[in-house]
Amino acid sequence: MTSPLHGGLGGWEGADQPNDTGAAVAVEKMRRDLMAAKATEPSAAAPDSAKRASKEMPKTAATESPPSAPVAVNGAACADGVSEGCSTRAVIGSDVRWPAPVPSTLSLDERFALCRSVGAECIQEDELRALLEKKAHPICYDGFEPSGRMHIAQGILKAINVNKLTKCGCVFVFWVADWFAMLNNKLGGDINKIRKTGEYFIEVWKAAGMDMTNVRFLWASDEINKNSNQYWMRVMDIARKFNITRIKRCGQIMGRGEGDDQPSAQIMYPCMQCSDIFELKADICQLGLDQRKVNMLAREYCDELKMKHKPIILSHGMLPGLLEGQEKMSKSDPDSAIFMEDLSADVNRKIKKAFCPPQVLEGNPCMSYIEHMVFPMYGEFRVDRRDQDGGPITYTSFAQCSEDYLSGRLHPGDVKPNLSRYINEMLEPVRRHFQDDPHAKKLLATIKAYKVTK
Ligand SMILES: N[C@@H](Cc1ccc(O)cc1)C(=O)O
Repeated sequence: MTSPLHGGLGGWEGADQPNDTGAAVAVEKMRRDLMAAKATEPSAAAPDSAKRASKEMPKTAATESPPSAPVAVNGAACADGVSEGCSTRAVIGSDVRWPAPVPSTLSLDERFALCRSVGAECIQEDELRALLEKKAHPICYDGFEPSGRMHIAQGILKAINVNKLTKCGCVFVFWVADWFAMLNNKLGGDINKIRKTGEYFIEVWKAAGMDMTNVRFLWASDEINKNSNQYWMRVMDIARKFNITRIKRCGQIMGRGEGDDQPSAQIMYPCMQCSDIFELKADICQLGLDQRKVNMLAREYCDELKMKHKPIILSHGMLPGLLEGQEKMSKSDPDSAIFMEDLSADVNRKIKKAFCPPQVLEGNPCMSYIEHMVFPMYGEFRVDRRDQDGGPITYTSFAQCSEDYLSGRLHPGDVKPNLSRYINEMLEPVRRHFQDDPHAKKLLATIKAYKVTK
């Protein structure tokens, strides 16, 4: 168990080690499949909110009548609404809205190693192995507040991780956290703008090269409204079981500091996010390290209730922002992040300006992107450079590449244009989608006009 939240490059201990383990073979095969995979239309039905959002929007989501989706049967037998095994909700993996999940072709060891490689931290590894042994289709989830544009940590890095997990047979739920964005006052708390942005997020993910077979998109407001009794029972129960200090300690999950002056939403939000985990029956919380406090809360809650199976926490590291000292990408500073539909001129300019101290890996965003995006996707980093600068070279492992960087044989001037080339290649399908598809194009124009609030 491990890494500090911002452990620099060394903190990502679950990251791919392409050359040594059985997992390397699986990672490599996954990478090739990923490259070959054409982003197909998702099998999921269009989310109710998305459909509604294109029509006229009701004043508040809470006043909408629950949609009559063919989901779970209500389990009236559960008096407190919170006991383990009491299910009033859809079992996402076998929800009738989607075709059955596709099983993995990998062995248990390969599945474990590939899943594990997603996390900079895993709580706990033995539970992960036992889960994979028991379940062909564990449910993983990550939640996103739709606000602003999507950066490459939410787009590319997420796609890499999702492809690994679905390759292991997992079902991955993208939780479009519209109500959470509203609670967190994003986009001025305007639910209509938030939903539009949610539609744009889904549009980006669909174009980002993800294998959609075991992927599901769910809107928080829709699912909560469908199972509102059980959901709010759980929220209240969580609120009863933890004191204010403990809940406030989760402030980071909203991107807020503990000392910040906060509306009371800072108490509601973590209780709700914790409830989501149970609502979704998530076996694996696959969110960023910045979300670990609430995931830990969910495990503590399981202890309180003496639940046998706790959600496993598989946290990915945070992709740093482009400028010095930025531990993660921020949307309010457009120069700290590369956005999914940035033009190549934007990418080149941002990378050119990026922090990239020679011979230093710690806190170096360029080297971090090479490690966490280029190697997992391409299995190599090809440096095209003039003969007088050392001539072209192709690294086939990050270890090799970082060694040369530390020694000064690989210079920031070599790293930057080549990194830009890779990122541009990764973004090209998304860029094209937003240029060529009229619906996507309009959506992007709409959300670009919104004023992003922090
Ligand atoms: N807190 C997450 C969003 C989120 C909301 C609800 C969840 O269940 C999960 C994640 C963020 O800040 O991005």
